[in-house]
Amino acid sequence: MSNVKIIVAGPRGKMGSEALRLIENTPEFELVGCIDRKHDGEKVSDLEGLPKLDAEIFSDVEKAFQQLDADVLIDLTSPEVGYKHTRLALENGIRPVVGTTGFTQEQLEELQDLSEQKELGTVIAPNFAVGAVLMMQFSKWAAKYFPDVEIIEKHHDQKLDAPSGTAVKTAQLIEEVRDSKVQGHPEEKETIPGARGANEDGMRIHSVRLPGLVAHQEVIFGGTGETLTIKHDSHHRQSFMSGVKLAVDQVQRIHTLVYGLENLLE
Ligand SMILES: NC(=O)c1ccc[n+]([C@@H]2O[C@H](COP(=O)([O-])OP(=O)(O)OC[C@H]3O[C@@H](n4cnc5c(N)ncnc54)[C@H](O)[C@@H]3O)[C@@H](O)[C@H]2O)c1
Ligand SMILES: O=C(O)C1=N[C@H](C(=O)O)CCC1
Repeated sequence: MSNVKIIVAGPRGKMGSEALRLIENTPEFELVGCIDRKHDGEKVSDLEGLPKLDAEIFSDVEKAFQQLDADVLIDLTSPEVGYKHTRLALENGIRPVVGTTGFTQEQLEELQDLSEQKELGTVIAPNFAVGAVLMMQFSKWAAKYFPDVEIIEKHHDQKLDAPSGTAVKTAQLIEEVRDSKVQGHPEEKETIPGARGANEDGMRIHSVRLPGLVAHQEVIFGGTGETLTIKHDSHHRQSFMSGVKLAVDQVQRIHTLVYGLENLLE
C-alpha cells in the first residue's frame, strides 16, 4: 500500500507539532507540506524544535492545496481558520481530519453537505483522546438514569474557545437521551453574572482556564442522596495522537462527514 500523503495546518502549535511527531514515527504516513502563517517557502526541518522533515511550508493555503499531491489535511489551528481550511481542502479533493474546535452548528452542517457533494470523507473530532471519547459515552449512558447534570471543563489558559468542543459534544450526546429540563431552583438568581455557567438545554457548563492545565473534564450527575462523577484528564498532548492516527486511516474509507471519534471506534 502506498503512503498516506499528509498536509498539516498549524505545525508550530502545541497540537500541530505533536502531529508532526506522529507522522515522523508512522512509517506509512508522509508529510508533503504544511500551512503556516509564517515561514513561507522554508522547510519544516529549518524550524527549531520541529522534526527534521523535508516538507515545504506554505502561507498561501490555496497554493498549497493546488501544488501538493496530498490525500489528507490535518487541521489544528483556530476556529475561523480551520473552517476555511476544511472547506478549501474538500474543494481541492483532499480529505480533512480536523481537531480544531469551536465550529458552529451551521458550519458543521455546511461541511457535511460539501463532504457528501464531493463524496469525500471528513472527520471532525472535538477530542481525539480515547479516554475522553469513553467519558462522553459513559456520560450519555448515565444521563438516562441521572438527568440532572453539570459539566466542568478545565483547559490551559491559551485556549481560544469556550466552552470546549468536548463539553459541547458531551451536552449534545446527553440531549439525545434526556428530555429538556431546567435544573436548579426555578427562582435562582445570579448575584454575579455567569455564576451558574453556560446554559445548554438546562445543563450548566463551567469553563476553567488556568496555566498548568492541558485538557480535563468532569461530568457530575446528581440523584436522590447520591452523585456520580465521570472524569477524564489529558496530561499530555500525546494522548490525542492514537485518535488522530485512527482518523487519518478511516477518513480514506468514508464518503461523508463524521463528527466525533466514537463513530470510528469499534
Ligand atoms: N480534537 C482534539 O483532540 C484537540 C486537542 C487539543 C486541541 N484541540 C484544538 O486544536 C486547535 C489547536 O490547538 P493548540 O493547542 O495546538 O493551539 P496552538 O495555539 O498551540 O496552535 C495553533 C496554531 O495554528 C496556527 N495558525 C493560526 N492561524 C493560522 C493560519 N491562518 N494558517 C496556518 N496556521 C495558523 C498558529 O500559528 C498556531 O501555531 C484548537 O482549536 C484546540 O481547541 C483539539
Ligand atoms: O487544548 C485544547 O484546546 C483542547 N481542546 C479540545 C476541546 O475544545 O474540547 C479538547 C482537547 C484539548
